[in-house]
Amino acid sequence: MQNPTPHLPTAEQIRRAPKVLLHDHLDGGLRPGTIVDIARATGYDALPETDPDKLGRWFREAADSGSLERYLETFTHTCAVMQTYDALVRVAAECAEDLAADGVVYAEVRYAPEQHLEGGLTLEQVVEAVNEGFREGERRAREGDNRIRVGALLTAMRHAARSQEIAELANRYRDRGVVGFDIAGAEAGYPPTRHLDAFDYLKRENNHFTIHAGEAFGLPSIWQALQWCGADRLGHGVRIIDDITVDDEGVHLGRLASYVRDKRVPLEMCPSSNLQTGAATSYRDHPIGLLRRLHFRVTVNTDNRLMSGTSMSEEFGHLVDAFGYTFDDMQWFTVNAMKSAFIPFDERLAMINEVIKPGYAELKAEWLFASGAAAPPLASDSAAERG
Ligand SMILES: O=c1[nH]cnc2c1ncn2[C@@H]1O[C@H](CO)[C@@H](O)[C@H]1O
Ligand SMILES: [Zn+2]
Repeated sequence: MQNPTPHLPTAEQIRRAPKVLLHDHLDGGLRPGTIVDIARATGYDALPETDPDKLGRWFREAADSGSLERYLETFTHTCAVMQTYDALVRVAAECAEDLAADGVVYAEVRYAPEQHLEGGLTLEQVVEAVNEGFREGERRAREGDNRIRVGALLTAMRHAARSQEIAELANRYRDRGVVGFDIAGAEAGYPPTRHLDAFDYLKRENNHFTIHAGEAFGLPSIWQALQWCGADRLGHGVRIIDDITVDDEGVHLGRLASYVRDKRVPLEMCPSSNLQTGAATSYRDHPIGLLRRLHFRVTVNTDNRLMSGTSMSEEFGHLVDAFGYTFDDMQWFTVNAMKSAFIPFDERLAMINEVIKPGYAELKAEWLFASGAAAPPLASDSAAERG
């Protein structure tokens, strides 16, 4: 008997599938109810809404502006409630818990320590609070029968001038909860080469970093991030599509796109976020479809769960709808992400072989045990004809 065409994963199966997340902002993923609670407790009175449901909607709508600069304005409110040790522990713990409940087994979550100093914390206290929160969230997840490991990425803001200091901080907390470094914030006008000293320093320390590039600005930003700064991964990188032409003669990759594919540079793609900032026009037209077909090292990510009202399962759901992705596609994206993580090779390999592959194997076999009406529809001809 032939193998039946693999059926499309259901929303519930997508949630249960093991997922790996490389690009998620801590200050872009708070629970609306937590923002309201902390604002009340700390006397922050500038929230646009105080009802959690309305506040969640406000974030999604305000971030849906078509411009990265306006999208980033919404972070004023989340950062405002992340200025005390306890608030950071709580937000980080809930982040790990929420990701685990969504079936994420490994996550690298980033934040900019320099944005959490207004209440008098030191950079070190900020890192320690977030680490404590992640460990607490991992523990709560285990109690709830979920498994997750979370590593932190320290972000420096590209318009500011603290990248060297933050790079040193990332290096100091290496092997103690922090797995790498990043730069974020408005891209146009703030090229990654402004922070060359920080990147050179991290390379000399044999440390890892990713750079937000090719989101609101195009190929020059990606080129600088890779060839001047030496980024291990690209945050977004969607604009690499500008170096690819598809016509009657086939697909042609320019030098930069070829380099990205040949060198297996991981692309941290965030479809919903791109629709909100105007970096892409629809899920169907999102470059991830073509880049996956061309076998770039593509990964799927959330960016900001609060601002996009999304989760890893939601992102995969959109891609299944738009491109008909199967469990095999989901596994491919997930293995890509795990291969590209900043933790040691042996740990990545164990995650792939002992957690990710067995998880997908089990999901792929579920149709075998589904009874009668519950059986997944075969995509083409009837089962009888397959004999
Ligand atoms: O998609 C993005 N592009 C660039 N910067 C971003 C994006 N999402 C969030 N941040 C910025 O990163 C900071 C640290 O987490 C956030 O405060 C926000 O300003
Ligand atoms: Zn981002």
